[in-house]
Amino acid sequence: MRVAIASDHTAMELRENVAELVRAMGHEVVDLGTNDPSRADYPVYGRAVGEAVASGKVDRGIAICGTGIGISIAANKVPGVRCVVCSEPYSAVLSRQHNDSNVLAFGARVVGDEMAKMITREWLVTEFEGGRHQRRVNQLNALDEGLEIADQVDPLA
Ligand SMILES: O=C(CO)[C@H](O)[C@H](O)[C@H](O)COP(=O)(O)O
Repeated sequence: MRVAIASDHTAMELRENVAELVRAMGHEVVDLGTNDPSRADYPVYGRAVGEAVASGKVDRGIAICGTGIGISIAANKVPGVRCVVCSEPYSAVLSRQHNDSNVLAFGARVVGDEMAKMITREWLVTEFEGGRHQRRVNQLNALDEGLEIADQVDPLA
């Protein structure tokens, strides 16, 4: 896969360590910065990762800021992006299986190097389960397009 990665100034070292892991797993990394250790604005980098994914230029994205929160909010403003902030691998795995998450975010001031790499590893190898989850992802996509969504729960599903 092609994986875009970006961070603000809080996460430059962690970003490189995560990028190294992603490469070691056999993926191509597209580094979108920042390369400036002075203050950077996370919305710029969250949007860059989101647009790279939504345009299809890359398959997945990883976005890191101090908490993971601001950069994930920015990424999620790009239609088609399903960005999740994870501080442990369980949520990362479920976000792939159930939500087909396409951007992973975490906080460099929240998780350590090894936890960040474990989260990333599990997120990259876990497949979307489809089935009933596809209907819900379709609803998320409809929300992106400003469409109405109704409760379509089938008790027999
Ligand atoms: O966590 C963040 C946004 O949710 C950012 O990465 C920053 O860490 C946070 O906004 C603090 O910024 P600062 O300029 O490093 O004080």
